[in-house]
Amino acid sequence: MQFVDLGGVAVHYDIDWAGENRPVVALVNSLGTDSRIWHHVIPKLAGDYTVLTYDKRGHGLSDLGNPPYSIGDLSGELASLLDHLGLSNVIVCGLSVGGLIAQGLYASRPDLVRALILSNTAHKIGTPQMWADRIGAVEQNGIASILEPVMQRWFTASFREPGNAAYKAYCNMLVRQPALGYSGTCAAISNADFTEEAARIAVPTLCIAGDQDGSTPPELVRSLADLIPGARYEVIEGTAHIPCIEAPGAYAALIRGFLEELES
Ligand SMILES: O=C(O)CCC(=O)CC(=O)O
Repeated sequence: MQFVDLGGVAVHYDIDWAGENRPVVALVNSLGTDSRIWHHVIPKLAGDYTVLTYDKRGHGLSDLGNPPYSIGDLSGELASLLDHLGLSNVIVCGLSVGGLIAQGLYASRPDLVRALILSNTAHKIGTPQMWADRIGAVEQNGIASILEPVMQRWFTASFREPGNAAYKAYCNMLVRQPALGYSGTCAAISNADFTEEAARIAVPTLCIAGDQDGSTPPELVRSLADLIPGARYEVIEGTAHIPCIEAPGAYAALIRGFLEELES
């Protein structure tokens, strides 16, 4: 567990070094989650790949910073973290808003990005009205008030069984995020549109969807892949919005296959 001050914002990160000259994979989180969602993916990559995880501002152990945020704030934070660690040519794997952050990083600092994995994300997610309603609900009644509908989008019905302790724990993860960090990130998503930039992506890109994803459904992820020259599109069956939790083996296997192609 490590910490760095990035422009006055304390950021928590972890890095598992694989050795010199090994590719570096940065895993970038979704809204309302912290870096623990990658817990079962990391050991499946570690050793062969250096793996970086972190809590974006307003989530996990990191500072709140100054919400509301923009995607520029969040991609700038990732750029500062990579600069701090002396990393470039990174394979950036972003989940949902993490995918918007990855697209923002590529648009602003392409020197840092060797390839993109855009998971359960899009060039544009939701509508301004949808995000305004969600921000209003969180401001008035807290994150717990939106727990049920969020969980229905995040996880398949079988994972949401009441006897599944992991499900209960991820409910805890969501409601324990700072409300201002959550709503501040909703504002960043609301204002993000990478439709034009997507056509200019010139690094190898893998787009991943979950067949039961209620937040960024497969057809939306497919439309992102269609915008990006040469992008590969894969669906993980039996998963929803957060396949790194529900199917870490299949998720890591897709990442590995993509990285092996990059290296060949
Ligand atoms: O997960 C994200 O980063 C944003 C997409 C979203 O709205 C997730 C959810 O349904 O709560």
